[in-house]
This record gives sequence, structure tokens and C-alpha cells, in this order.
Amino acid sequence: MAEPDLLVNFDLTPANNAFAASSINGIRGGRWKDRFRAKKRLQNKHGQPNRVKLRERSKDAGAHSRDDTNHDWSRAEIQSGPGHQMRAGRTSQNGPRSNHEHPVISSIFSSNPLPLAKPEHADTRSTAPITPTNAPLEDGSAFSTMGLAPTLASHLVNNMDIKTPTSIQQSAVPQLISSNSDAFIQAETGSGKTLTYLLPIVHRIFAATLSGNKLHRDSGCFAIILAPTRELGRQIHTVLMQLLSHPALHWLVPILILGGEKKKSEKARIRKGGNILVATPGRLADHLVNTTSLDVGFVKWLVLDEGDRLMELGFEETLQQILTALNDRAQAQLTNKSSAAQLGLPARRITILCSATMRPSVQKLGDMSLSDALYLKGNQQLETGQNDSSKGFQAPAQLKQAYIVSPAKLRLVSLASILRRAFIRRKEQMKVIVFFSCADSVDFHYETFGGPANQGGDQEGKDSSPSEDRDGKADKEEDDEESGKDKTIAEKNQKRPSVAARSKAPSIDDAVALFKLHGSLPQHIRTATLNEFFHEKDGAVLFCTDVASRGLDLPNVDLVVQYDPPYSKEDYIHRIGRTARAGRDGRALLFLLPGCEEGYPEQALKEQNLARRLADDVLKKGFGSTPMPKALKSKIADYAWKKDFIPKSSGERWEQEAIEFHLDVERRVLASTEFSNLAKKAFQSHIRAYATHVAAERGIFDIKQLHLGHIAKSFGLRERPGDIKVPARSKVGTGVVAPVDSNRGTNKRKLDTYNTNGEGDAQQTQDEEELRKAAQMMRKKMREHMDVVSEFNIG
Ligand SMILES: Nc1ncnc2c1ncn2[C@@H]1O[C@H](COP(=O)(O)OP(=O)(O)OP(=O)(O)O)[C@@H](O)[C@H]1O
Repeated sequence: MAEPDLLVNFDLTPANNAFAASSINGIRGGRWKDRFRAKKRLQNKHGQPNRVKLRERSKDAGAHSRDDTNHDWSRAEIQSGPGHQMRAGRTSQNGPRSNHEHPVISSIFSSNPLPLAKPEHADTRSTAPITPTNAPLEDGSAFSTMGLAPTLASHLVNNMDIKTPTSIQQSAVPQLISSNSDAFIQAETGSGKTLTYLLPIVHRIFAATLSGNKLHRDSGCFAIILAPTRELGRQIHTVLMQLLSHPALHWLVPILILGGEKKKSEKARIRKGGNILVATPGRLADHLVNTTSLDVGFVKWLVLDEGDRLMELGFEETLQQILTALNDRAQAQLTNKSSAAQLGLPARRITILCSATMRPSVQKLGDMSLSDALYLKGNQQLETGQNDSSKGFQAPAQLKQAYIVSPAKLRLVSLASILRRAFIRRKEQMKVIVFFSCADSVDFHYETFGGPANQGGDQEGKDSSPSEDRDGKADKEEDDEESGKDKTIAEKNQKRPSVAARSKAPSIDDAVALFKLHGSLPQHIRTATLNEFFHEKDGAVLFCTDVASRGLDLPNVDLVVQYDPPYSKEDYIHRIGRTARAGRDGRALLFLLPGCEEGYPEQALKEQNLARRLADDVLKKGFGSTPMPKALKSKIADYAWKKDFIPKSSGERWEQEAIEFHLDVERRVLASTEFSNLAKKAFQSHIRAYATHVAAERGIFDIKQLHLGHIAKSFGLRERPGDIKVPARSKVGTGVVAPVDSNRGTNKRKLDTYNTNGEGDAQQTQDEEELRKAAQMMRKKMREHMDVVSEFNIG
């Protein structure tokens, strides 16, 4: 019986294959192209299918690869679909082809590069109990002794469950209350920086009324807080609302201006008046020009939260415009100076810059906006020498960091394994955040792990043209929210059907909810998604881009997985900072490929205390030793034919399950054009994103070292990279950059397949050059893209 589509990992090395030895080695001299063509002709003459996978013998893989000449059945080449007998060592000549032109079907366990040998040195990680560095203090410190109004101090303790200050709050709040200097607040992630700047502002405005002055929502805007993303802006606004929920502070009204809704309704809110404005820079700059009712002549505080991110997202010019506008309006209101002094408010505007990390861009922002600024750090940081510039910025001490060295082909199953294991170990309320490099990759993995999506997932991309009616309703709700007649989130959710990008994750655990978040999702879906993830009572996983890396405070996040490494050391710190907040425990895991990426912890993070894990160990823990999810079990049961290719006698259970998991993804890619397109786009965007690592880290994340075929495999793709045709995108902004020819940057790898004898060197050089240019172009486009699209579209 012919076996359609049966593909194998034929070993064509000279030692094992006489044909390969003579025909490939035999061609010498002439131009590389001629040799290449002659070789192809020879192959065809001998009936050698061009699908045969010589790639597995490529130079790169060969250097550090497992010896897979002795295939066992469980690791053998396998093909898709029930009803197809699986065999290793045989090919189909005549069978019907799949929709894939040149599928390369290899086992996820074969030909993987091995991790570099680790030098033997004693484990320096301490086993002593660790004192959290961002926790509320337990040394007798209290808000009531920090100069805060007793009303505010008791409101924190009694109504907000904030009992004692954190280190940064204790050291910075008194200074910000008593001083009129600008300030730079720098403290670890999750150490309570939001309250650190909000408390002194609210206290000083409130104190102005204690001496009999009457202030109200029309008295002017006293403070502006700028955030780089809408999500963070919304979160700051929520904390502010909690702080102002005390009856004595009801007259103080916050305004939220984020864009993503009709300007008309924002203008209406501004007209009503408010005293503390939370905004994103783009929208604020717009209103400063176009909304005459926005009176900023009396602004006494300007807070730039996540200052480095504001600069990084290309807001420098916008911030400059805002600063100029504020200066001009303040000049026009000079007569108010004396009244400000009478009220006890600062005579000059105080600018506060806030971040957990300090990039050069923050210094530039500081030069632009601060004068004679105080540098405020937590006492604990000073005592422990944390965050001194030689060590770089550190994560909270209690956060357990590790990295997993996983070959590209095992990445997907390793992620599945980690997630399964995480929820088996601790189910209730546990939340996991997984970071990807680009939106397309988030979409692909969300589909891969997700069950049936709810309405929100389906609506993706169909946002933004709601009917007038719906718009009007949404605006009304926003207005109610801003006017202080705030509804609980539950009430709001009752009113509107959920639109969150949410699904089930049957391949992880039946009870786990899966969410996704990235900058290309419509705003209302992003907001709903974060809301639901925030309030999820059972286990939940969020797949996201860096749109969720800054400032977001999501409860019960126990584990942060960086499936794709961050673009810089600072991003690493912010991503892992989504866990281990305010003294709680947390774990962070970073995926690295074997080879030069393994240098990342020591060379880039300057961190030797990351625990090291290997893919096999991780797979053993997640597959095989834990109960198999029902979905996977039933799939395995469905494929009766499977017994033929995985005899009981060989292959560990964890391997079989991992193979089955991966095969299932490949089958889905084969079966559905839509899913296949998703995988291709994700693969392409992933590679492009990889090219955007900061210059200092490009030796570690070296795009030339990537084995594109293996990476494609991790997206469930069987085509060779050069054959992957990425479908046209419907709109710019769904991935990292606008599409270009998908073959770019893949030719080198394609030719590596045939490059066992140094043939094609000229082409290789040419391709390397092309790859370098493509990478350059990608980086440029990435920068343009981030500047132009929006501050949220961190694709
Ligand atoms: N004194 C405190 N006691 C207990 N919890 C606190 C205290 N101050 C803040 N928190 C809580 O700590 C969490 C983190 O606070 P916040 O978001 O302000 O941290 P952050 O330093 O701004 O973090 P990031 O750098 O990630 O933005 C929040 O849930 C907040 O409610």
C-alpha cells in the first residue's frame, strides 16, 4: 500500500548513504550556482525527492546535536492524520500531497542542539530565608508618622487595607510632602510607587482646604499624571479613585483621558471640571491644543510614570509639547502664584519622574523636565546596595528566577509542560503571564492552547465601528464613571456582555481560563480582558506582548514565563516584576535557546543566580508524571493507528505525550488554512522581532544562529522556511512590522541544507549580507511603527 505523504529523516551523510556521498561530494569546481544546479539535477535523476531532509545534517546542528542515527520508533519521523500508517525510514513517491509544498517532517526530539556544557562551580544561591525587599515594612513604620493628614492615614489602614508603608513610601512620601523640589522616584517593581506619588499630591491638595479654603471640581486641575499605556492609566485612575473615596475627599474629582473613545465625550468630561488628570501623552497633547476648556494654568504637579517607557515609545516630542504648553499657561496665570501660596500649594510646578529602571532615555527626560531633582530610593535598597549601577537594576529579592535551555523544536511542548505542571501544583487562584515577542505569536499560541473562544476573541479586529447608539451608551458610562458615580466592575460587566479575549485551555487543564492581550486588539477587548483576568477566581493564563509588561498590578500572579526573551535588560526587570509584588512570592522563567543565548543571564543581566533548567527535565515533569488532560487523552485514544508508531516497549510516556501534543498542533495547521496562516504570520513576525534586540545584546540573540527550520517547527509548520508563504495582512499593525517578502532572511538557512561541503559560500555571504540588511530594516520599521501607530501597539 502506498503511504501518502510519508516523510522521513533520511540520513544522507556520506557514512550512511553511498548515493549522498558520491553525488554531493562529487561535484567540484565552477560557480556555486552551477554546482548547486548540478546537484539538484543529480538528485532528481536518481528520483531523490527534494523533500528529503538534509537539513538535519547541517553544520550548525551537527556541531552540538544528539546522535540520532539510531532512531527509536518514538523519535522517528512521523506524519499527520489518522489513517496514515507511520513508518520511519520510508518515503512516499506517489501519495497525495498535503497543502504544504515541501513538508519537512521531523521528530521534535531529533537533531536538537545540545546545551553548552556548564562550567562546574558551586551553587552560590543562598538557601537562607529571603526577606522580601518590596514588602510593607514591619519595623514599626506607620503612615500616621509620615506627615500625612490623619484622615488620609486612617483611610489607608481602615478602608484600603494598606497597613504600613513600603520602604520607598516611607522614605519618599515625607520628602514629597515637605519639599517643592522635583523628584526622581526609583524603586523596585511592585514596591508601591503609585501611592508614593499620589499620597503627597492628595495630601497637599486636601491640606489646602483644612485652613478654610473652599475648593471644588471647578477650582482647576492641580495635577497631571502621564502613563505610557491606557492600561496603566486606567490602573492609576483606579488607585486614585480608591484614595479619593473617603467622604472628606469626595469633592476632589479625577479625570481619565486615554483616547480610544470619542473625543467628544472626553471634552464633555473636561468641561465638567476635575482636579487630577490621568492621561496618556498623545491624547493630552491633542486636548491641550483643541480643548479650550482644559485649564492647565494651575497645574502644580506633573508625574511621568514609567518615564523610560514614555521616551522609548517615541513620546519625546509630545512630552516636549506638553511641557511647553504647561509653561505657557502657567506664565499666563502668574497672578495666581500668590493665591497658590495662600492655599499652601507649591508656588512652582513640581515634576516627578518614576520608574523601576533607569535607561539613558530617562536621564534625557530628566534633563528635559526636571531641575534640581531629589533622587528618591527606598531605604531598604540603599541598605542592601540594590540597584547600584555596577550591579544593574535588580528584581525583588524574594522573586525566584530561572531559565530553561530549550532547543527550538521543544519550545512549544516545554511551554505546555510548564503550564500543565504549574496548575497541577497549585490550582486555585493561580495566575500565569506568558510574554511573547509579537502580537502574531500571541494569537497563534492563544489558538494553539485555547479551546472555543468566547465572543471577545471572535470579535477581534472587528472593533471600532460601533453604531452611534452603542457609542453614545459607552460614552454615558464613561461619563458616569468620571463623575464619581462609579459602578462596580461587576455591575458594568452585567450591563455589557463580556468581550474579553478569553477561552478555555483544555490542553493545560480543564479549569484554566486562557486570555490574550496585545496592542492590536481593540481597546474595549483589551480593557475587558484585563478586567476578567484580574477578577478570575480559578486558574488563569494570560498570553501577551510587552503591552502588559509595565506597571500592571494583577493579583495572584505566581509565575511569569518569558517565552520570548525581552528586548532589553530593563524589559526583563519589568516583565518579571508582574509577580512577587508588595512582598509576595513569585517565580519567573525565561526561555533560552542552546548556544549563544545561554550567555544572557551572566552577560546581559549580570545575574548569576538564575537557576538553570533543561528541556528534558521540564518535559518529564509536565508530561508523563501528571494526569493527562482529558482533551489530550481522548485525542490519543482517537488515533488507534498511533500504536503502530509508538510501540509500548520504547519511548517514555512523557516523550510520547509531548510528541502527541506537538503532532496535534501540526495536524491542526495541516487541516486548517486559517490556522496555518496564523502559524506562518506568527513565525514571520517572531523572526523579525528577534532582529530587534538592542545592539548590545545582538551577540547573544544572533539572528544568524537561528535554525529557522526548527523555529518553524515550533509553530507547527512543516514547510521549509524558504517555502513559507505568509499571507497578505489585512492591516498594518497586527505583527511587528509591515510585511515584506517572507523569503528574506531565510535563504541562508535554506542553502545550509546543501552546504555540507562548503558549497555555496559566496551565496552564503550574500545571504548573510541580505539578512543583516533585513534585520536593519526591521529595526528601523519597528521604531517607525511604534512611533506612528500608537503608544499601545506594542505588537
Ligand atoms: N504599603 C503597602 N502595603 C501593602 N500593599 C501595598 C502598599 N503599597 C502598595 N501596595 C500594593 O502593592 C502593589 C504594587 O503597587 P504599585 O503598582 O504601585 O507598584 P509599583 O512600584 O508602581 O510597581 P511597577 O514598578 O511594577 O509599576 C499594589 O497592589 C498596591 O496596592
